[in-house]
Amino acid sequence: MAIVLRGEMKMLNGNKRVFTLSENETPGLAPLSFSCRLGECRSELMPLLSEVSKVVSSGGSLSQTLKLVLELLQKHLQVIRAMITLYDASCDQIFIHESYGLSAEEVEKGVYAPGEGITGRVIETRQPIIVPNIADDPMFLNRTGSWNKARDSQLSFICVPIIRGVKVMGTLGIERVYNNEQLRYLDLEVLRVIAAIIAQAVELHLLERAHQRILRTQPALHHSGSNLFDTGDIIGRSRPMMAVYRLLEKVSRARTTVLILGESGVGKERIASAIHHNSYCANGPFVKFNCASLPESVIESELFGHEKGAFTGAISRRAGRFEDADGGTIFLDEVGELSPSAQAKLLRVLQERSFERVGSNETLKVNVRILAATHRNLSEMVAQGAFREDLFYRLNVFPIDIPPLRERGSDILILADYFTNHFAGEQGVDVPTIATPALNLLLNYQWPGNVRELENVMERAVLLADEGMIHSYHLPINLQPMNTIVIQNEGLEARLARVEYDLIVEALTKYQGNVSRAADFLGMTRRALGLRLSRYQLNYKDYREVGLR
Ligand SMILES: Nc1ncnc2c1ncn2[C@@H]1O[C@H](COP(=O)(O)OP(=O)(O)OP(=O)(O)O)[C@@H](O)[C@H]1O
Repeated sequence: MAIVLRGEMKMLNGNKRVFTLSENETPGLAPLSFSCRLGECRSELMPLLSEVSKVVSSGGSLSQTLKLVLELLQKHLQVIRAMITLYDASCDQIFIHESYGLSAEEVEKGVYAPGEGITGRVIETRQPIIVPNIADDPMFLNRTGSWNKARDSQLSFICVPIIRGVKVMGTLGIERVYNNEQLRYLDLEVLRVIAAIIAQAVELHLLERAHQRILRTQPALHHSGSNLFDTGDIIGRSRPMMAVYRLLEKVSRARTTVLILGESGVGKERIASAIHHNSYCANGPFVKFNCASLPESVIESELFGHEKGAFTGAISRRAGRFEDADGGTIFLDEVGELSPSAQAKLLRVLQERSFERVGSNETLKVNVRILAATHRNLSEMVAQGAFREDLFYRLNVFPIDIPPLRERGSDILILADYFTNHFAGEQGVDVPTIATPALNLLLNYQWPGNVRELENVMERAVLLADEGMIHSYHLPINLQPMNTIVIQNEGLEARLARVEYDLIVEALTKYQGNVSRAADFLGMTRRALGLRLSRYQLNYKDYREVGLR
């Protein structure tokens, strides 16, 4: 049965307006159509929402923008206190970024971990929370110390997440006294709309801040943060890579065989080289051998050497890679490609550290550490009979999975900067800056070719960069969102159109869908830009609501 609630809404002119609402119109905490059903009240909220979106789209620093938004909340919703927190993934903490009604010391104290207190819970669950009376709520921590029992005993707290896609970036929260429950729900929805409006500005700010931080900390990136393992030239400090470094630290100084797993281009060879350089045999040789690079007939003689006359063309005795690696490390890349007979010989080396050269009965012993890598699923190959089970167990003593680039988050930016620096140095040009929309494309791409693909993309982008800037149109077409691929033919016209398209997308993104400002920026009339938008099937609204893609 629908329960009809009655409520009141304080109007801007100070009057109260009564409305009714059935309870089944406030399902859970996510009724985005709520205000639309509150016919009359909606019109009273429009000035607030339009002022907020004006403030957000007029540019300015994030702090200025958010401060104005909070002042608007005070003016229209009569909040006692309001705050916008941002989640900092690098230290897994939530900080108050801007506030209304809090002193500087109170703001300083407002630091939460995800899951902690109401704000932390909103970040963790990505769901809004209404606390009707904070005085009674055990979740309320009063971390800022701003709440005063005598003065604030009637205060409610409403906190909503600031979300972009699947990413939760912070929260927007208000404290005020409510005379009825419906107003609280209405304010919750207003806050959700405002959080959606400010989300894009917050995302841009976080992206730029992350990028600045990366640039500042670049020299420190070469270390894992541990004294025991020097990551050398492995770039990246994302959480999954830090977990890899911890494993490497454990295994590097042992003699254990390590099996390095991961998709093509994730950096398995770099990892192998870092293991060697951190091992006790770092002064010995590091011999790389790609098991997929040679025909099966010569693999055995390459690995184990051969005697003179062992086969046609064996004009002299030759040491194999295992002998070359004596006293050091041998890295067997693509080990899943070895033939059955090479697998049998390798098994023996692993068991006894001994083998014979092709065409010889003399048994040779070597002191070699074995590292192997593959992008194949070896246990599946064992199940299909394509790889020896006993060899698999010998190799799989200490497997390390290298995560694909798409799971390494901020490493994409770190590596992009690293390669930009590297190739600018190689090409003898000034290091170009990567424009924010281009950074966004890099972050949103899936990177099937992993770090190798990113390396190639950045080499090309450094070559193409204009006036010290890498723009999104300097990145390959496959990095652009699907709907941008409108050009079939790559003639001059098509290429010019692609550049034009990218410039328009960039301007719309920069000015959050404001066509007049984007047109100004591009030096064209609003009408001319409107025609281009229809030609490329672009909708400026997408850049208002969604912003960067
Ligand atoms: N963390 C990293 N920092 C800097 N460069 C990297 C990193 N990881 C990979 N690279 C670069 O990316 C390219 C591919 O790396 P690498 O050859 O080590 O990958 P892989 O996993 O062994 O690939 P495959 O399976 O195809 O052999 C190389 O040019 C390497 O220098």
